[in-house]
Amino acid sequence: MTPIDVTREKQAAAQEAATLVSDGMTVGLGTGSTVAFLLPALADLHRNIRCIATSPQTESIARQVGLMVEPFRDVISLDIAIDGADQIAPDGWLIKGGGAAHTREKLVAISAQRFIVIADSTKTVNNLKGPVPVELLAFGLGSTLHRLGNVTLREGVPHSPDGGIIGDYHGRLDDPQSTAAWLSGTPGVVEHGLFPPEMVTTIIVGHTNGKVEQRIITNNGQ
Ligand SMILES: O=C[C@H](O)[C@H](O)[C@H](O)COP(=O)(O)O
Repeated sequence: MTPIDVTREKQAAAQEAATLVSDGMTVGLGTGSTVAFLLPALADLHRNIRCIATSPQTESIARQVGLMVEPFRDVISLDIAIDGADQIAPDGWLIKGGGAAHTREKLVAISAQRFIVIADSTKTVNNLKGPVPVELLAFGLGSTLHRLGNVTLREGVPHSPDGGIIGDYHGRLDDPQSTAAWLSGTPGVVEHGLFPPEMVTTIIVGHTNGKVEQRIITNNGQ
């Protein structure tokens, strides 16, 4: 069996996603190693797009390759957002936030007409497995951690660019909907890394032979 070439798979998915963008669009840029392949592909294909970046890392690379990045402040709606994922379940639930960017990523995804997920084949799983990344408010941190129970704080990337404390929730995940609702309803949780299928338009998975597999998850009301 051919060994998996994760780099080639990421590249293939990113390249395909870049072709879904048209000149004139406002494009949300996710974060991570898969998105790192998307940025030059977008810059090669499109001269006239406006971009919103979900992290300082993405913003810096995007500018280096010549993309026009603007702040996400007065923009109300994006035409498309493209981002990676840590795990992709068969029903379209995602875990994101391995790189601590999930709060901004979720805001960008929910604001986009179409949210495209790009990934290598190792990201597809039969069942989501924890932990779920969480961003927590520093104020009251001890109390929030006590109520959540099973959270470890990150050492590598302890803060989001917005000052939130990054951790990982190790609790139950057999019903992502109820875990997501519980985390969202817990005061002190700024955002968690569970993304529901309703948020996802299309998943593009790259394969080692350079081909991609596209799965439509929802038409986002279009
Ligand atoms: O916080 C990071 C993001 O959610 C990434 O999109 C996710 O971790 C996937 O990253 P990568 O493309 O590097 O696997």
